[in-house]
Amino acid sequence: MSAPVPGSAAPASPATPTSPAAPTSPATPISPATPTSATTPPVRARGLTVRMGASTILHGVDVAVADGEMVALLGANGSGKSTLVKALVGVVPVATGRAELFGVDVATAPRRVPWQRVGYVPQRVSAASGVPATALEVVESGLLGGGRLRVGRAGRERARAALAEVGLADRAGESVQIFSGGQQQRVLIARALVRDPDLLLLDEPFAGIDQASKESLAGTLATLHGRGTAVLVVLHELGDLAGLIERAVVLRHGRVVHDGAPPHPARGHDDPAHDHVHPHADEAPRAHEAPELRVEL
Ligand SMILES: Nc1ncnc2c1ncn2[C@@H]1O[C@H](COP(=O)(O)OP(=O)(O)OP(=O)(O)O)[C@@H](O)[C@H]1O
Repeated sequence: MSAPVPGSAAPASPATPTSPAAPTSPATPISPATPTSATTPPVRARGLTVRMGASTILHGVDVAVADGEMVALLGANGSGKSTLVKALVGVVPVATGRAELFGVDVATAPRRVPWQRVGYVPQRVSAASGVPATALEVVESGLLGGGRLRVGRAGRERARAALAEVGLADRAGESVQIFSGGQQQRVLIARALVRDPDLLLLDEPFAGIDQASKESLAGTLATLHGRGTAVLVVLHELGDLAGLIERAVVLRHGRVVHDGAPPHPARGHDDPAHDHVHPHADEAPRAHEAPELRVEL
């Protein structure tokens, strides 16, 4: 598997087909999303099956995210959320079915995928990772790849503007080593935003971050949503995004068990302190409960 990983934490390799869009005004790094054909949604998985060794992790998953939609991907620990996102960006192999971004099969035609339109923030990675770099340098790395080894002045201004989008304009020159987990997450999101993406894939962006960073991120996502960016965000609970999420896809044991209006969480699962790592009974719904109340997040 040699598919490039868009907007990932590690600087994009030279093989990454990143061709950043022409610089916009430094003050407005995120332009309105480029329209996509009505028949080619930014994200579409069709009959997607992923296997790891002897285990089948995803079982024929069908899911799509349309232009400008903000969709939550929910499910208990181990239900396959991260695996689905990784399959969509080509970092885990597809056994059967298709994972498409902007209508291009990621597995069979990774170099035809318009990666410059995609921002990806993986789960729980550090922006520092032991590498000494400033926040600005980490964000600038989101513009590298596709033979581009330096960002130039316009790229630097875009990176500064992306940091401003996540409320870290005044921290651009500081080492990310000293940032809190939430601030590092914001730097990585700025790294995805600097590509001016039409699609953002976020894997648990709120995990382990402070409330101020959560509110900042929610504000950033609201702005992007207002500009027409499609967003697929892995969450454990809707939390600060509850007012923004239009549709939720819920996975259980690698299968889609709900695709529609955001469900109400099972009792206790919307508590930020809830430990999601516990067995989930698969008993039939009780008669007095609406189906959506049975969904474990
Ligand atoms: N590289 C791997 N090799 C083997 N099994 C894996 C691998 N990666 C993930 N899995 C398994 O696949 C299942 C789904 O994992 P995944 O990380 O996609 O779940 P998730 O819903 O994102 O969970 P969480 O909310 O804890 O992040 C789990 O049982 C996990 O142990």
